Amino acid sequence: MQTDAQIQAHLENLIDPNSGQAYGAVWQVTGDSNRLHLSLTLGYPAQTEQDALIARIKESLAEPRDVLLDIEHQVESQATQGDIPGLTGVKNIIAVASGKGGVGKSTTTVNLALAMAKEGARVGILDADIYGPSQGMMMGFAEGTRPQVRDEKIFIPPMSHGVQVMSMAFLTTKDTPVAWRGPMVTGAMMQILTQTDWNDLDYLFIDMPPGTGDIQLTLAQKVPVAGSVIVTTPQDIALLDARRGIEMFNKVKIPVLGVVENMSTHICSNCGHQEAIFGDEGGDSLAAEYKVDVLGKLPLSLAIRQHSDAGNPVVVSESESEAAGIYQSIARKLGATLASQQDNQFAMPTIGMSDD
Ligand SMILES: Nc1ncnc2c1ncn2[C@@H]1O[C@H](COP(=O)(O)OP(=O)(O)OP(=O)(O)O)[C@@H](O)[C@H]1O
Repeated sequence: MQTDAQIQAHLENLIDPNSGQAYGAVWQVTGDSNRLHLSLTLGYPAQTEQDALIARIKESLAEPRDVLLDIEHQVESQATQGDIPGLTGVKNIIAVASGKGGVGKSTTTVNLALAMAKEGARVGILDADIYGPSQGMMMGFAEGTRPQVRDEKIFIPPMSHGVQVMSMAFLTTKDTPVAWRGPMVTGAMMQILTQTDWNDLDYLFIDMPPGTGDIQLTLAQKVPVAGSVIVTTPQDIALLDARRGIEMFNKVKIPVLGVVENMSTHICSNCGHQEAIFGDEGGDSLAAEYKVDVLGKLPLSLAIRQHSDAGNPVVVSESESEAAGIYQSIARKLGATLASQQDNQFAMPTIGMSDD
């Protein structure tokens, strides 16, 4: 029978599918002849991977053993651009951006945040999409929801599905004129960000305003961001804008943790046939060009749209669905990529010339 030390060595060499690297010395092995008790401490949360990992371990052992597995995580705070001081109560801020409006950035932010919470992390969302704040609706808050206020200046973020949320929509009404000019937007956002009592978050997702203009650039310079995610659809026009997004983050030295390709394929609701209407290479070639990963690809799916519009995103309402599984996988990869940022590599194009 394999000794605990042999099993330990074997497990250290297993490849973590989320980082693509060997797990290394993160295992503790105890057990008797019938049952192995393993515990694994990762730098990112991965609760939903437990069953798959147990099956993989059992299959890879020399002799059949029963396996008990505890997956723990310890999320560390990563460096931010230009050493901007971090935010109290928040370990890591992740900016979710798109070069262009309407590609599904808000839908992706909500589902990713919920997926990260399901993996076991403490998560918040800040809706900075000032021109169309939609997080309140997507997270199922009743219209007219307002945060509680402490000491006349600190917001207590309302919670939904276990996630702390702040949105401009909580502070304005449908009738509030939104004639925001750049400095007002960034001023208001910085105020909401810093005057909210975020409670012990591993990750705060910021749903950035779409585009790569002055507002986005100022936010990217002022907010202490640990990493960013670019959401794009596979059409050339969206990819062109996504490139600008990556270049904006490069300019301010925020690592791009990966690209999410949304509305990648269309699945026929009658026959289930899957078709890449806009081609299936777009996100991959963008990622290759800038040496970033495609974290995952979401199909154009009625369920994704209907559930977010109804305030019950697919990750929580259909948690066993294929779409929810893709979001979970993206969340784990994102966490793993962020945790490995110590040896920071900025996303630089390997070919081509920038047009500005
Ligand atoms: N994978 C998907 N399948 C089907 N519908 C989707 C998908 N992703 C997003 N949608 C729908 O597309 C619309 C636009 O999505 P969303 O509001 O998330 O985009 P956005 O990029 O945040 O837009 P904006 O930047 O203009 O606020 C919504 O109605 C949303 O439900």
